[in-house]
Amino acid sequence: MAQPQTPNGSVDIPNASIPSSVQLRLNNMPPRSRSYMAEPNKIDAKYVNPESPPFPAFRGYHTFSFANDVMGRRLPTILGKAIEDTIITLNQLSKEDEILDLLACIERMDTLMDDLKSNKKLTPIPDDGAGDIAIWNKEIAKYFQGKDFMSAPWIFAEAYKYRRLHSCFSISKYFQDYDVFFRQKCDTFARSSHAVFELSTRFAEPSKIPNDDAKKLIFMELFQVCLWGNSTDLSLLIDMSEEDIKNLQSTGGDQLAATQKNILGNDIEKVWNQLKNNKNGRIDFVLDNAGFELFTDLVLADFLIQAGLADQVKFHGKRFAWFVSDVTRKDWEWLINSACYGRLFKGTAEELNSLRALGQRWKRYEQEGKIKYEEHPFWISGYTFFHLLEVSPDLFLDLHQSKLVFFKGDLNHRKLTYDCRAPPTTPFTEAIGTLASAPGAPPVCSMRTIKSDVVVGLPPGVAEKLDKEEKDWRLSGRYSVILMSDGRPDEDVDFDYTP
Ligand SMILES: O=P(O)(O)OC[C@H]1O[C@](O)(CO)[C@@H](O)[C@@H]1O
Repeated sequence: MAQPQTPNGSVDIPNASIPSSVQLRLNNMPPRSRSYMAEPNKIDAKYVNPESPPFPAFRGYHTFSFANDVMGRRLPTILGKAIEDTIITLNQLSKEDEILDLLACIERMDTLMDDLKSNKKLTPIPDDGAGDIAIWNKEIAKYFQGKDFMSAPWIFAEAYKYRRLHSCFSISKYFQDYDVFFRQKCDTFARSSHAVFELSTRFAEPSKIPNDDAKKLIFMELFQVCLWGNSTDLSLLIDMSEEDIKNLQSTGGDQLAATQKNILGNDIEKVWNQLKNNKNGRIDFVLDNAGFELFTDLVLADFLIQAGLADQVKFHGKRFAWFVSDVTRKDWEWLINSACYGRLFKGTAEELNSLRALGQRWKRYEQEGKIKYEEHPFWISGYTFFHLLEVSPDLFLDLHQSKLVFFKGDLNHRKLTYDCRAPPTTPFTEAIGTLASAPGAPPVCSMRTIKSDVVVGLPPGVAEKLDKEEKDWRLSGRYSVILMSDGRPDEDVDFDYTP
């Protein structure tokens, strides 16, 4: 039946009552998608910059992301512990000018704590004469004016906090190189004796490898030990018992077989082929954590040298305390020297001798130039690796000499992939942008236990399934990826390249 019409043509329904909310019954529709996050649109490469990544950035104010927990809760906790550590040192000082100098550092940390907790705007880093200041302050001026800790992209805001923390000391007189995390790093490594001896007793004697098949098998196991060595991360695992650490660092074959299924994207065969076909070149490690993870990196590097798969291994560390547990030169020297001379671990004579033999060999390798440790300022900048060629062409040119660059850990993975909401099936080579696409880009491999939101390089359906079944799978460190890009190593570096 036709409804009566009003003069303006709308339908007039006499006495119709308007419901307070509209209830839809959609019984026959497809079920609601429970995907972790809606797939965002890709941003045109010409508009990509640190404030605008290829896909939308994670930001501190995003309550759906880990960024919110880190910026709002974890960073103030980490800073609080850093202040406690400095007070322990203060209480052991006797000279008045040193006490006053360190008190001023603590006051600057208190100011940083207030800035962080009250979500202040990001201000320029005070000039302490270090080589990275210009990189930081140019980036802040260009992209982050008016941004605060919560509204800037998480990857930048978090790195900025660690640079500000360093500044609390770098402008002091006596404590310029003070590392507020050094005690924690040493304590955790001191509780890693079980896994350390598991490896040292196997690798102390130069390995006699019967054939290429055996070489491959050893590589496969050692590589996974090195991958999972990344689980011991101080910024996340604050209250671990010795037993927890032992489980995390398990180096046994059964444990490795069980965890293999947790490597969600796995290019390990590709990595092996790259290594075996490129005998005797240089291999690079962009390091992540000090202590046990660094120990596994050194054991792997040692094996590559002994197996004739590399004639030099270059390690890239950080110039100052970074994301709690990252390797600095002091951590590097401390680990090798404590292997040689230290009384850090209790063990049998055989265990202690095996560790000493390893440490002494690593020292010899350093003297012979077979292993090298470097700290480029780019690694402690706020830039992601998408900008490596543009910001630090000298470093790009250096990495171009490498047969394969391993990037260890979660933070390096975030910096490789621009820490943005890329769909989980995005190919790794696409996600890392210019580090794969620029002429001269070296082969690159990311070895990461997954400890934050960004995930790429997964087969279709895997992320969706885990989103449904294990809510915390992106943060737990139970899953990992080994992802490789071939790069364009045979071409000359083009310093004017834009994507
Ligand atoms: O030591 P990794 O593997 O780089 O992990 C660092 C962790 O700390 C974080 O920065 C969180 O504070 C995340 O990036 C990551 O989960």
